[in-house]
Amino acid sequence: MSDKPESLTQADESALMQLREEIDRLDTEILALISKRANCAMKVAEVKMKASGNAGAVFYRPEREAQVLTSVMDRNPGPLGNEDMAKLFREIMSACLALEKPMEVAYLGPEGTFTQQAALKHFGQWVKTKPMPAIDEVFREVEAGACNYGVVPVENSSEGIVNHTLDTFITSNIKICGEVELRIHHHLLAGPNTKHDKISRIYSHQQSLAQCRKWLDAHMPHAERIAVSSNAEAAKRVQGEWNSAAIAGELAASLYDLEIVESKIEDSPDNSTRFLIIGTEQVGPSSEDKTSLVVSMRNEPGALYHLLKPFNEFGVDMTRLETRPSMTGNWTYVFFIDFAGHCEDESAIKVINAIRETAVDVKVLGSYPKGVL
Ligand SMILES: C=C(O[C@@H]1C=C(C(=O)O)C=C[C@H]1O)C(=O)O
Repeated sequence: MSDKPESLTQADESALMQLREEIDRLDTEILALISKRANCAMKVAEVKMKASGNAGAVFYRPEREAQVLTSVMDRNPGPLGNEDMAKLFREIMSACLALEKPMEVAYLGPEGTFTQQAALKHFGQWVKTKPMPAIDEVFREVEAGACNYGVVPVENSSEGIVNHTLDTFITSNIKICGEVELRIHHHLLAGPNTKHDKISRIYSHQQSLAQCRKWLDAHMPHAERIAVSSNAEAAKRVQGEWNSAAIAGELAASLYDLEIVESKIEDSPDNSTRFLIIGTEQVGPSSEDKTSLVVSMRNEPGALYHLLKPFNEFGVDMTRLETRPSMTGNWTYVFFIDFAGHCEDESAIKVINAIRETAVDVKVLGSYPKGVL
């Protein structure tokens, strides 16, 4: 059978050539427009530096980036899908921001974790990402100014809240300046020495083993399940081992050169994890925002009523309420609250002031754009 592409007629050849000439003309225009846009971004950086007296200018503006991406999706004429078009603009903005100031972003490592994937999804490929061994180390890296921003996991759709992240906010002054959600696909990965029918050990993070429990029970009931600190750690470990496999994501497979033996083995079809972007600056309003608070209340009758009443009274939509034991003493609790809107909104100010009247302490963790991508 000929391995040449099917031979085209003279007319087809001519049509193909004309279309490619049109694409070349369009690429020339796109090249010029992206370059003009990049020059514009550099002038924006000059304005930011002048406005801040050249010291501590804030170049990354999540509220503005959310507006750009939302506008792109609203105006997208097709045929590319809205999310695909937004991802293209995500990378253009990432390159423009890097011209203003190269960003370094800390994340829960090691390399290849879903948190790294989330960081690259949110900031684009132009940021430098730095793996940290633990969630509180990500906070410390940002507090110390060693990195501009951080990315930490906060909630998984099947496993619930990541308590370590919430607990770290209680004692930290770091702000939340964004959020990003990642569809979590777990794959069974193996190194070159592993015979797929001889796999006797499977490594992964405890949460990932739990999220694939039914698949493992059905397909590999006799393989030993070994929990390690992260999925990427699992992938790194099986590189050199034989007859073992890891459950991890696509990024880990490519980083550690592992074969995807079985893909998408998670039990829940819409398994996803929400990550928070942390930084030192409060974010301005974007018109599609949410605000996160941590409130400590006296352990007395009616405490929860006084906490919830202002939201109803001032018409603010509370979207999340989590309770955590406080670090200060037994049987006292703190409440993590998310609500729709920005903390500078008039109604939000009224709610926060009303809560302050009965709470022991109220800390605004941050207002930030709702995740767009
Ligand atoms: C250009 C700006 O700087 C950055 C780059 C942006 C972009 O490329 O559109 C948007 C927001 C900022 O993160 C700006 O603040 O407008």
